[in-house]
Amino acid sequence: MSRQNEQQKNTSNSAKSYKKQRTVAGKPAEAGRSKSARLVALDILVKVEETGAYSNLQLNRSLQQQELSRQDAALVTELVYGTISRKLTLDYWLSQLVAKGLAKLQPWVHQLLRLSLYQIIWLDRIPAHAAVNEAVNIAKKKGHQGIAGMVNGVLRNVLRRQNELLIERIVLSDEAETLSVRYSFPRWLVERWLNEYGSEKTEQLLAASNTAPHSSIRVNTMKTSVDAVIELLQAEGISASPSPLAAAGVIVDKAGHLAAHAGFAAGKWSMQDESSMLVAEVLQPQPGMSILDACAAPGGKSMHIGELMKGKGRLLSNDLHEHKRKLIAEQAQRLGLSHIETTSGDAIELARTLAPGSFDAVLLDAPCSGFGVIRRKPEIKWTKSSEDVTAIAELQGKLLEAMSGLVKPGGVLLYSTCTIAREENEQQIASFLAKHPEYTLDRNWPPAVLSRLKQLNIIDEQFDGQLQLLPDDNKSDGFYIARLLKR
Ligand SMILES: C[S@@+](CC[C@H](N)C(=O)[O-])C[C@H]1O[C@@H](n2cnc3c(N)ncnc32)[C@H](O)[C@@H]1O
Repeated sequence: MSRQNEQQKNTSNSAKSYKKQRTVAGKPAEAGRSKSARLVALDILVKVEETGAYSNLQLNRSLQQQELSRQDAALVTELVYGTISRKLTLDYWLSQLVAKGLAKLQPWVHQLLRLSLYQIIWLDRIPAHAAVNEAVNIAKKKGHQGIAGMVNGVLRNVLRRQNELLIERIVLSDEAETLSVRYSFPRWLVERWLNEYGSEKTEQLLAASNTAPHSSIRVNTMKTSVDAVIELLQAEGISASPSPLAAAGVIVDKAGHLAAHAGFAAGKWSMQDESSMLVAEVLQPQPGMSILDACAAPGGKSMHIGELMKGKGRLLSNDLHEHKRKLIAEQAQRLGLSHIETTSGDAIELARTLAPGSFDAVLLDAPCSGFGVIRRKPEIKWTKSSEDVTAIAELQGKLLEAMSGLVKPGGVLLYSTCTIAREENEQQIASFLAKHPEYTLDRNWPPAVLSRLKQLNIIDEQFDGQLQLLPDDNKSDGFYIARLLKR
């Protein structure tokens, strides 16, 4: 049994499943080929840490510039997300191994050590000695002999002490501190989840948030069908299967960049997580309806709503930022949805300019803390604070208030977020309902959606019209949806 397997054999939900799911290419990486992948990953990590750039944006930019093979691109992605995600645990161990302390390291040397340690501990398809040799070569190239010697010394020490570097061995002053360092999450967030979800669920949430997300696409049913897209992708050797959660969803594996595929350009599909696809399904748009999507960019849910409206009726897609409005318009054009009208501005201001009761349905896919998508954007852990949650919840409350008047009697106000913070979800809706007796939570979701959710054991008979998907529910994003009906 490998050292990694020994480390993880007692923790079904921890690094072992993380490592397994992060094995992207399915083949052992060849040391020569992956060398440039490590350098690219290192540059991205340094930029993300120094400039606060979003990892997914920086990653996309670098991958486009570097023209890496599909396998190398997958390895870079894995190294960047894994290293950012695990940095607290990595630093906990490195601080015991770097004699002069981490604060004195040059930023790139610190990132190189994190990256290499991450590979040794969590990527067993890369032989540990290859990870050390690569790190020493990079250190020689980017620095000097002294730095290369130090990197070599630290990582050789890691190899000698591998059996001690087990997350189960991390036991600190209290439960929150232990979980924080084991799963590499800020203490305040662990405390919040312990309060909201209890010990067992918190540990599951922490472990799930450290796993790689699976990829899915949403089929544009105006142009093609789920079966046809699955057939098309399978013919190209891509593993594709229907989503168990969303009607238009297809789960893909080892697919490369499907937004660069001709089928994407032709408007046959869009990139979207399955949880997000539920929103439009639950909204139940019909051709000819009048619908407002108040916070619409980059436009995923607007496009899905537009597809379900079959391009007929009025769909007003608004976002705060003008540059984001253009993203929405581009997607509408690609998908052939000419009925989508785009605007930009604060939705609260927009509401003042629109006639009260003028929409059959309003979607408020609100800005949020994003704790449901940490595995896609791991730096969320490090950039958000408890105060941010309070501030964003306040904004959500104001947005809900502004949207409430725009819905016709008998119409629907659908509120959603990609977070699992109760303050932004159940508590937000409870306080809205307390102020708005004209609204009720609507349990009458489309039967097909309810039956899928029941089959996946996500809801039971207690379902009350609001859904909190957790990141460990279906390996999809953590997401909240409430369907509110106006009397
Ligand atoms: C969760 S994202 C929306 C994602 C989008 N619905 C989709 O499916 O692609 C929230 C969006 O709200 C926008 N936003 C933030 N504050 C806003 C405001 N006051 N008015 C309108 N949009 C706002 C942000 O620019 C961001 O694009």
